[in-house]
Amino acid sequence: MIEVKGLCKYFKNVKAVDNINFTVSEGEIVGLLGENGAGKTTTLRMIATMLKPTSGTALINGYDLLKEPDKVRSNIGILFGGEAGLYDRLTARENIKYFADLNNMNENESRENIDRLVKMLDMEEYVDRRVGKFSRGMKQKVAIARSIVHNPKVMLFDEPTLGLDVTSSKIVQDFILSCKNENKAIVFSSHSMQEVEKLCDRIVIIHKGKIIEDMRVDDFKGKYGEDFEKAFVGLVGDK
Ligand SMILES: Nc1ncnc2c1ncn2[C@@H]1O[C@H](COP(=O)(O)OP(=O)(O)OP(=O)(O)O)[C@@H](O)[C@H]1O
Repeated sequence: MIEVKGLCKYFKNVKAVDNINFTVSEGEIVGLLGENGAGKTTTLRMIATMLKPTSGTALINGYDLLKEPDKVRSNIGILFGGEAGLYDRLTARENIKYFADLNNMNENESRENIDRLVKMLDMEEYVDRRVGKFSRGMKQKVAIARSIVHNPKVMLFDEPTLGLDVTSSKIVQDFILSCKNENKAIVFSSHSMQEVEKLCDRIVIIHKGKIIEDMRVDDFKGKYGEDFEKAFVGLVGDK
């Protein structure tokens, strides 16, 4: 599970993330919502050990990200939207294998996992081709496989469907739900309210670096009304 404790990140005089606290349990999808510049990506990058907090910390599956960053990294899978960050000159299989090796997986386990993921994501046809010429959707599938090959307990998604068509978005959404079924703790950030409403159990709304609401989606609708998007705009617009 994830336990965020007093995380702060200041960039000079910009308080990008300002003392936030939230938890994510196993088998739970928590949506991290906020307007542009609210602090979502900065939060996710700190949890992923890609960015050092100014203060505060988080526990990932019991490991403190400041004290045991390697353990944290082996316990998280990351899928961020936009450029997938794959090596164009390597094949899809080599890209996934490289990441498995970075996580010290043994050969048998990594081969089995890669074969299973290739089948699950329907990548048999192109898994041994270099990714340089792949479409956006094909690259995203490789990125999905890479994010989970090491069996992480925690998954972080930052706008994972950004720029994808309906079919590819559906593959990503189904993947997120399959992670929930495998009892992973999941943080999901998106600007699509439809997606958030469909996938999330709970939402954490962040505004100017601070959390202004943290509640179950059903309770949120009970408090602010059934029109999820309108409620969200009203809430962040008021502040
Ligand atoms: N490396 C950086 N240097 C300086 N300021 C930064 C840096 N990264 C982020 N910021 C600032 O921190 C604030 C939060 O940015 P962040 O990217 O976390 O927001 P976000 O909620 O993910 O926004 P978006 O929805 O647009 O992706 C913004 O004011 C941004 O300009």
